[in-house]
Amino acid sequence: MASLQLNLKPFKTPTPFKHTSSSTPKWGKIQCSATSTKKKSYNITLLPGDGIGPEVVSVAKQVLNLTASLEGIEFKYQEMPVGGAALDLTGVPLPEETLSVAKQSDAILLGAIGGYKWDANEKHLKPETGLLQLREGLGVFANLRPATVLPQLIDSSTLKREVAQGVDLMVVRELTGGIYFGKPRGFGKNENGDEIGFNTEVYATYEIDRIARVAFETARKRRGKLCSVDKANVLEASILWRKRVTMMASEYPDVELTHMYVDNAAMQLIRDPKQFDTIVTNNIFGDILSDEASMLTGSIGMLPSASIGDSGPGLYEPIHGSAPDIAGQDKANPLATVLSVAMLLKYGLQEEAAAKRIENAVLETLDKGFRTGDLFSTGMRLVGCKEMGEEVLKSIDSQRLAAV
Ligand SMILES: NC(=O)C1=CN([C@@H]2O[C@H](COP(=O)(O)OP(=O)(O)OC[C@H]3O[C@@H](n4cnc5c(N)ncnc54)[C@H](O)[C@@H]3O)[C@@H](O)[C@H]2O)C=CC1
Ligand SMILES: CC(C)CC(=O)C(=O)O
Ligand SMILES: [Mg+2]
Repeated sequence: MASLQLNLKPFKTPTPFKHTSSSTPKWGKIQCSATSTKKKSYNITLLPGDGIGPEVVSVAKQVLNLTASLEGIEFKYQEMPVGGAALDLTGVPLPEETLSVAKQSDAILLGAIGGYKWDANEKHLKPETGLLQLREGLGVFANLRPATVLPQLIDSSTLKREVAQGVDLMVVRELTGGIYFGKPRGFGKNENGDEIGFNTEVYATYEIDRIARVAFETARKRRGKLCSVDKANVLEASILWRKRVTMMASEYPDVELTHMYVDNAAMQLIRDPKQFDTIVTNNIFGDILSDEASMLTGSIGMLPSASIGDSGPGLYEPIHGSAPDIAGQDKANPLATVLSVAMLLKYGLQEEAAAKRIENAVLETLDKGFRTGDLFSTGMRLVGCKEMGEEVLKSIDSQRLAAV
């Protein structure tokens, strides 16, 4: 069986990080060896959200439970409303209690947010605002989005086999700054009385430095290549971005740093994606480029992500949205969320063996030919979201039997 080349090694504490809280930084957490017989227990906040969110999170929870029973660990869950579900229930997309429970947990798993129902009123609170508030509230400024073309799915890639083969890249997206958060923002009128909508792309040096640090550390643990993507030919925020990333390069002589404009990067991802190892970029470019990168792998339903800060729990979520066009139809691919659980275990809880079990089970399920509609091709076995989940569970179970 081919191995899943995610290269998701947990971070070690990079010394220059500023720790703003007394809690242990995620990448500095040292797992005690199991000298006591007491079961390790973790509090997980589940935020299913909207659309296909509850469907994929339900599968992921079953995967967590079975993995826990095999690894001798325990998960305690608290399920909280967020997004449209929270808007309907409480009038706000991120209730205070949801954020407070999330902050106190060991890790957070999010499904997806948003949907047609809440799109109508352009000036009203949106479910997506809740997601931005959640990321900001948790301080998770670094969003890691690995895109790996699995041999099992090579023919599902949008690319020709020879271009897709061996693609294994990591997008390090800045997550709590830039145009999604910049002020001023809003609606108004211009001098001619025309209605305007406006947003601001703004980055401070500390925001660039901390994401650049994560990116250099990530690249160092991978193949040692970092491409910083910006639009420094027209945007001041990008000029500062490029300057600060370049300054940091002297601390990482083992990492080869290059720069690329985002329009070219979008094109190069399709032309020759194997040139990329680690990509670091701002919030909006990372959002867009990672959706593009997902199609190299076959489907957006395959891409997990980890959002981490310098303290507190991480937020783990598939990169896709709530997919209202297929919600409630048992058609969603749950594997991006299942692989997000693997990232949660590996990055958030340092439970490497548990994460490996899940990654192996995903590969085995694909090896057996099971495909949700987004990945289906002739000769494969078409399954829905629930059945895909059941097959992953069977594969996790069969690993146990093989080990006995
Ligand atoms: N992290 C989040 O919660 C995100 C939320 N959104 C929100 O989601 C809603 C829908 O946005 P879209 O632009 O349509 O993006 P989307 O990612 O929800 O869907 C885009 C396309 O991909 C398909 N797709 C997505 N995930 C899939 C999966 N797991 N399995 C199979 N097919 C899948 C959908 O059916 C759709 O055709 C919007 O309200 C948007 O704001 C969008 C992106 C991320
Ligand atoms: C609300 C959006 C910023 C969500 C999104 O598209 C993403 O994070 O990928
Ligand atoms: Mg997106």
